[in-house]
Amino acid sequence: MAVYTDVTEEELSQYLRGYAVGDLMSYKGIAEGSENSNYLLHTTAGTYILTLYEKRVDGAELPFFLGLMQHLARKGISCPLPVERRDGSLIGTLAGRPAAIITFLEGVWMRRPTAAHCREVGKALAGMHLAGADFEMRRENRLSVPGWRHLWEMTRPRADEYEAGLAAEIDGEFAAFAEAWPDDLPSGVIHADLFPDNVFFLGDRLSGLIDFYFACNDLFAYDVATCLNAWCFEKDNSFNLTKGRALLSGYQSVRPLEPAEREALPLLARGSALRFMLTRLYDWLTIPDGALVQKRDPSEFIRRLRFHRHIASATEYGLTAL
Ligand SMILES: Nc1ncnc2c1ncn2[C@@H]1O[C@H](COP(=O)(O)OP(=O)(O)OP(=O)(O)O)[C@@H](O)[C@H]1O
Ligand SMILES: N[C@@H](CCO)C(=O)O
Repeated sequence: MAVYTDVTEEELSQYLRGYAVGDLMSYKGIAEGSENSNYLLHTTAGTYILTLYEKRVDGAELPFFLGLMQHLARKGISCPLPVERRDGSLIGTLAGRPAAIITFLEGVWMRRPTAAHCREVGKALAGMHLAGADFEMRRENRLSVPGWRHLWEMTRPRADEYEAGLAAEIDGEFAAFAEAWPDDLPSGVIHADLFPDNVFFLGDRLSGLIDFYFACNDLFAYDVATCLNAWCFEKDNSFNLTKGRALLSGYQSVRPLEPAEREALPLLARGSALRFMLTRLYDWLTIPDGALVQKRDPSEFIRRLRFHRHIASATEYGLTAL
């Protein structure tokens, strides 16, 4: 459930006067998502998404996220276009929260993605990497190695409550990353959270990417690694080589990976698995049962981490020579 802040019709109608989006016809809260409050709006001008940013999003970072969506949409990437207010700004205040309106994208996310969907995601990810090249703002990835360490300091004392031996195992991961994590691979703006629930399809055709609230500047190949983790494992946590091959060949049909990126992929995939394991574990240990925030299962990513530890070459993910 993701409507943390209630908005009255009167407040909303008043707020919409700041935009050229016509008059309010109806609105309703959207249950999906976990970070912010989202509403579907119907106005006399069309359909929109209204987002009220909750406390897990730093208001100072909104110009980066909304500016990026505007930049990408203008470059032809299928993603929501933030609607400008009458004064030209993208961010307002509603019910005491920073708020924005973005265009509505048609489509549904795939609960059971196929290899064809994976190929489309690979292509779209590479397209986004290229389109972000001339975006002028920067945002550091706060969920890279130092951010993981910080999360780990907070979760380590209770990690063995989740699974016996986990604290020692993850200590070992950090020891491995300290030496080996690359910082000299091609980089730019990455999505950093391109999971199936953030990609819409109409049939097999990708209709849009959403949720840019983890976007940042980091290694392109790290974003590819995150997509392998998010799209190419089955419910039983086995890796699907056909999906991996499809995702990687889709990506490379738009932006070929350099030799050093290919070589780093197993380590990057292991790091990405650790990142999602840590945020999930943190939520698991800190969010009380029955709270509105949805808790996701950390164990899926502990298993992915173990899988990647034994990968010697990216060919095992289905990467082929061009
Ligand atoms: N532009 C859009 N067009 C259509 N639907 C959208 C759009 N943006 C968001 N939604 C809907 O709102 C839901 C939540 O959006 P989003 O994923 O951005 O929220 P969130 O709170 O940041 O969640 P999380 O980060 O946990 O995924 C989506 O699953 C989708 O149903
Ligand atoms: N995609 C993340 C949630 C944050 O958007 C996860 O699956 O853990």
